Amino acid sequence: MAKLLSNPSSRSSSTTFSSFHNGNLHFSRKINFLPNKSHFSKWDPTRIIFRNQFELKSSNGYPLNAVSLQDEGSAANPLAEKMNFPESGTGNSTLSITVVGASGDLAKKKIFPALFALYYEDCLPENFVVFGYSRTKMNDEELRNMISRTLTCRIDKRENCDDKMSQFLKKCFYHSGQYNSEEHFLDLNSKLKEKEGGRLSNRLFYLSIPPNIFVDAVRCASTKASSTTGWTRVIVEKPFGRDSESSSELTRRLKEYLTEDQIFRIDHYLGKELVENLSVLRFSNLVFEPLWSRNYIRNVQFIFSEDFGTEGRGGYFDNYGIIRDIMQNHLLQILALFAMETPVSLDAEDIRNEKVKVLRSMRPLQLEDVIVGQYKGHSKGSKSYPGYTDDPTVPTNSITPTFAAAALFINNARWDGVPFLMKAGKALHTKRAEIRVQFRHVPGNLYKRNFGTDLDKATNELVLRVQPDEAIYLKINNKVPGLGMRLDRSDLNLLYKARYTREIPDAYERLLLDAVEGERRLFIRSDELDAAWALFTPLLKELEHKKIAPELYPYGSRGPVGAHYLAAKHNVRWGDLTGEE
Ligand SMILES: NC(=O)C1=CN([C@@H]2O[C@H](COP(=O)(O)OP(=O)(O)OC[C@H]3O[C@@H](n4cnc5c(N)ncnc54)[C@H](OP(=O)(O)O)[C@@H]3O)[C@@H](O)[C@H]2O)C=CC1
Ligand SMILES: O=C1O[C@H](COP(=O)(O)O)[C@@H](O)[C@H](O)[C@H]1O
Repeated sequence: MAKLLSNPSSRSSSTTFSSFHNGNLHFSRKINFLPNKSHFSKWDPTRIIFRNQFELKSSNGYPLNAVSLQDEGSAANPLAEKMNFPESGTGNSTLSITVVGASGDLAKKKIFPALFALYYEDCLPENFVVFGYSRTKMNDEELRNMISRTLTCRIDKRENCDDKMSQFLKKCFYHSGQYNSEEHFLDLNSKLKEKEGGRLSNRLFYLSIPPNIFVDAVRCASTKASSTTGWTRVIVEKPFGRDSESSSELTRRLKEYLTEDQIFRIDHYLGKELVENLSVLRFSNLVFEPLWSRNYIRNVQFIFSEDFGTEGRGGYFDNYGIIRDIMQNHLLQILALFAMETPVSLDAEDIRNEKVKVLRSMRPLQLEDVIVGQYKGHSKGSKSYPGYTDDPTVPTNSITPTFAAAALFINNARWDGVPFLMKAGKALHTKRAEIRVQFRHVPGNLYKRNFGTDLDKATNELVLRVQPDEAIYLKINNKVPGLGMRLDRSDLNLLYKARYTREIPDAYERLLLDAVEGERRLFIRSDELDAAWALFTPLLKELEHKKIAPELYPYGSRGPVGAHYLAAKHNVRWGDLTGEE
């Protein structure tokens, strides 16, 4: 019987957060076993699948297994406890992953490639099947053709790439059906059973469909296609509602069919490498942790920009806008991780408890602390770029923001008075996501006169560049070499591509693997979601009620000037616009 596990012997040498995270998982050796190098994945030794030796247990000591959709949860599942089901593995168990909405953009772009990457890295168990489910009529071969167009092998490996792809594709199957048809899910169930070949089955459903059909799909999957022998989990994509009320309603409806433990609300920004590294940086470096408060930090900035518009997704976007699309989830999640108190441990519940405390300590956003913008058409040379409302799926009079900047505050002892600024926009001059921490001035700075009048420019700034070109750099002041005393600004720079040759896994890989392992740390708990909506709902309602017109900015520009005024009001200068980013 094969089980999932970490490599205990490698844990101490790894400095990644995932090593801590896996370090919290308890392992029970089934037999006396001396790890043999050939069992180790080359990708990440902390996330290896050892066959036949170990049983993975969750960080609270319970086996990560055995929740049927009809059951109350693993602890309440007598069958599960009696049988001591293995984690999805080899031997007598099978992992079945069904991508619901398989014909869609996200499935093609992210989910199937991530599943292949996990397979390529030996992170999936020996017995697994992938099913695509959607209304589009396709057969298995057509699905495989569709998937194969987006598969790539890691550029740092490429060993047996073609073989690996064809082996993976052989494990992929398709079933066409309606999302609200119990009968069609029953047919899926029969196909799943056939592929599972009588082995114990663990089933993961990934809902990659528009939110208005989430509940129908969950109802049908739960009543007709959940595992009767192993666990069943459901990954739910955002958006989780449009406001507090619709989000609570969605949670309530999902919980008619699923327990909270079975729901994996995904926020793919939590799976990004640099976001994972945030906690490592802070909690494992003495030079940072003591500085992490209002005593030393002047402001914190969370910046997201894309250099393309809503092309192709205008229909979805117009109903949500940038605040719901990026701020209320991705940026707020990073903020919560950044600002939380030290968790008791790295267990999912300990971390999520701390995150929710931060969210509850924040004051709901006020209209005067927010500015909104929308991109307009723009011509550059012979090239012209469309405005947001030029998109045929967007109403011509839409006032949906494609840009927003906001100042948020955390009313607790650590962060009292520190502005947390967020800025997110589409169709801007660059694509990037970063966290900027601007430190206070050095009191009684001996070198004050060497800095000129702009003292802000002389303060330290720590930047975590989430993408592109992942990096962590710290701006410091140093002396220019020579006989004089001229000061300079330099970067202590950890540029990932210079430091590591290994390709950085996509966020969806990490999150899919976590869902398979039953690790919930990077997924959103329902109380976190409630707290996040409570912060944004009053503002969103006011914007809509007062029909606040967005400030127009040209496609490809740096966004509305209002963002500068907002920052200036809080004595902040955006770190990405100083000319020395
Ligand atoms: N695309 C992205 O980059 C991101 C997407 N998401 C979220 O992931 C989910 C999937 O996104 P994405 O793949 O872009 O979505 P799509 O619009 O591509 O929809 C996925 C599939 O759902 C089916 N579908 C679409 N509209 C309807 C409808 N009105 N009624 C019934 N079925 C429909 C279609 O399959 P068929 O017709 O074959 O049944 C489609 O292929 C959404 O919740 C989205 O918000 C989140 C982050 C990023
Ligand atoms: O969730 C979303 O994220 C993407 C950006 O994700 P990234 O990983 O490419 O940075 C964004 O384009 C989309 O609008 C939003 O729904």
